[in-house]
Amino acid sequence: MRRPSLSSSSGLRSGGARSSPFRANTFMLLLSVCVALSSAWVSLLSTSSGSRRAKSITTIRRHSDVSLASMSFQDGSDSSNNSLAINSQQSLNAMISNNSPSSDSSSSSESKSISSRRKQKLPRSERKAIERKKKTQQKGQLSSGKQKNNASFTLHSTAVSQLTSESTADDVLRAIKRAQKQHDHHDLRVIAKFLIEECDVGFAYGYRGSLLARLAVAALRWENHVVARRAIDIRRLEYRASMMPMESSAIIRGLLRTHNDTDALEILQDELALPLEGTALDSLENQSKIKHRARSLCSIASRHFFESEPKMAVLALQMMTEVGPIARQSKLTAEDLKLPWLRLMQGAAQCEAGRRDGSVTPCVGPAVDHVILPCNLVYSVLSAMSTFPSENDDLVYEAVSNALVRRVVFITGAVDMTTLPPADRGEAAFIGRSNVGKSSLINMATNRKSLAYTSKTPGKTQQFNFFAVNDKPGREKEVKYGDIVEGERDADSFYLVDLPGFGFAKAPEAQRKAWASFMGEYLANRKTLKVVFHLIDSRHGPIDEDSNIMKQVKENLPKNVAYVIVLTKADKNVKGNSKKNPGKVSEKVMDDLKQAMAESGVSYAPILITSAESKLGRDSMWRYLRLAAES
Ligand SMILES: Nc1nc2c(ncn2[C@@H]2O[C@H](COP(=O)(O)OP(=O)(O)OP(=O)(O)O)[C@@H](O)[C@H]2O)c(=O)[nH]1
Ligand SMILES: [Mg+2]
Repeated sequence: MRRPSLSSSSGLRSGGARSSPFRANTFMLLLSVCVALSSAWVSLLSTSSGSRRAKSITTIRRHSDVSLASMSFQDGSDSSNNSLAINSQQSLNAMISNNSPSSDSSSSSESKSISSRRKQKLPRSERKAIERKKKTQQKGQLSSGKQKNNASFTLHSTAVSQLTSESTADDVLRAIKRAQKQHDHHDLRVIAKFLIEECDVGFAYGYRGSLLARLAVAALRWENHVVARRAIDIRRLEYRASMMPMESSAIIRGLLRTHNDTDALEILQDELALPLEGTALDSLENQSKIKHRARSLCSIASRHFFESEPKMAVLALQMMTEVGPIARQSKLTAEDLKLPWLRLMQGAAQCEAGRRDGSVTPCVGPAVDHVILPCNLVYSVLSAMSTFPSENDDLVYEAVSNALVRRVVFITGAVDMTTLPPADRGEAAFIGRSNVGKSSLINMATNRKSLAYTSKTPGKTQQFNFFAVNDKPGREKEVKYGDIVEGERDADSFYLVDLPGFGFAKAPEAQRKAWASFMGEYLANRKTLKVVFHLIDSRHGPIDEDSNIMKQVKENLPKNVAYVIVLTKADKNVKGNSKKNPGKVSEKVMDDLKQAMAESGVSYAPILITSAESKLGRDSMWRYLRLAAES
C-alpha cells in the first residue's frame, strides 16, 4: 500500500501557536499580553455552547496533530450520538466554517486539507516520531501544571490510565492488548466506546482503521458480537482504502473461532479477493493479499477438519487450488507463504479417522451440497498443496504417507494371469528396465524402508509383487492360505504392483520372455488397473526397451488407464546437499525422452522427476496413486 510521503504531513507538524517564534522586548510586556489572553480565554469558556465550539476550534489549531474527535466529545450534541466518523467529520467542517471567529475561506480549506491528510495513514516511522514529540510535549505540560483534563475514559490499566483525543495509536493498542490478555471486560467496553462512538475518521492519523480491526478481534475473543460487528463495519466503510490484508485475515480467524463462517467467507471474498487480471501480481500489495487469502483459507480448512466438518474444509481447499498458481505467478516462495500444510494434514487425517469409525458425519446444506468428499480427506490437502510452491518438507510428506498408507502388506507374487489376486480394487503398476528403481520408488511413496526388496544387482524382483494398501489386517492370510479373516478394507484401499525389470535383468532368456508376455497381457486385460508408472533412469534417458514399452502402451493399454513417465535417480545429477538440491534432469535427456514419446505416440503422458534418495516428487507420485485409491 502506498502511503503519503513525509512531506505530505508537514501540515500536521506546523502547528499554530506552538511554533510561533517567541520574541518580547521586555518581561513586563510579555506578562501583560499573557494576562490579557488568559482573561479572554476564561471569558470564552464561561459563555455559551457557541463559545465552547470556538474553544474546540482553537484546540484544533493548537494541537493540529491531535484528533478531531475532541471536537465532538466537547460538543454536547455529539457526545451521545452514535453516528460515526464521516458524519461527525462533515458536521465538524460545517461547524468550523460557520462558527469559528476566524472562519475565513483559507482557514476552512486548511482544516479540510488537514482532515483529508489525516484520513491517510502515515508511515510507521513518521507516526512514531510525531507521537514521541507529542508525548514529550504532554509531559512538559504536565510538569508545568497546564494539563487539560478532557478525558472521560478511565481504564484499569496503569500503563495507559486514560484514553483521550490526544491518545496515540500505541496507547489504544496497548490498552486493547492488555484488556484482552487480562480478560478485562470493563476496559474493553471503555475502549470500544471510545473507538466506535467517540473517535472520528482522523483519529491516530488513519490508524483508527487498524485499531478497529484489533478491537474486533478482541471483541470476538470476548464473544461480544455486537461490538465486533460494529468495529468491522466501520472499518470497512471508512478505511476501505487502507485495510491491511493481515488485519482482514486476523478478523477472519476470529470469526471462525466463534463459528461465524458466513461472515468469515464474506470478508474473505470482499477484502481478500484474488488480484484483478491485468494488475502486477508481484506488487507488494497483491502479494500480501494472495498470501493472506491463502492463509485464511488454510485457517478455514484446518478449523473445519478439527471440528469434524469435512465439507467446508474441502470447499476451502478447492478454493486454495485457485490461489496456488497465482501465488507462483506472483513469485511468492514457500518461505514467504509459510502455509501450515502439516497441521492441515493432521487435521484431515484426524477427520478421516472419524469418518472411518462413523463419529464424523458430514453436514448437509446448500453451501456444501455440491462438495464431493475424496476417498481420503488427505487427498484434498495434497491437491491444494501441489498447486503452491513447495519446500519439499520431509515432515509434511511423512504425514502424507502415514495418513494415506496406514497399513501395507505383501499379498502375493503373481507369475501369470491365473495367479493374480482378486480384481476387487484399483491398482498402480510400476514398470521399467531392471535396476531403474521401481522397488525403491514404492518404498519412497509408502514411506517404508524395505517393503519392496531392492538390490544393486539387476533382476532382484522376479514376480509381479502385489502390496495391499489399507486392507483389513490379516488379508494376506486370506490370499495365501484361504483363511477367513473378519473385517473390511478401507475405502481408500488399492494395490501397488512391483513388476520385474526388462532389459538387463540377470535372469534366463526364457524367463525374461515369459515376463514380457505376462506384462503385455496384464497391461491390456487387467480391468482394475488404473495407473501405469513407466520408470526411466534420468541419467541415461530412454533406451530401446523403453521405446518398445511406449509403443506397447500406445497400442494395448486401455484409454481409461493413466500412463505416467517417471524419471528416477534425479539426485545423481546434482552434487552436494540433497535437501537444497533434491535433483535435476539434463536438457539432453529431456529432449531425447520427448522425442521417443512423440515417435511412439504417447506425448500426452505427464513426466515426473523423482529421487528415492532425496524423496523428490513424492507429492506428484501421490497425485496419480490417488487414481488407484479412488476407484
Ligand atoms: N541414488 C539413488 N539410488 C537409487 C534410487 N532409486 C534406486 N536406487 C538404487 O538403485 C538400485 C536399484 O534399485 P531397485 O529399486 O532395486 O530397482 P528395480 O527397478 O526394482 O530393480 P529390479 O527389481 O532389478 O528390476 C538400488 O541399489 C537402489 O538403492 C535413487 O533415486 N537414487
Ligand atoms: Mg525391483
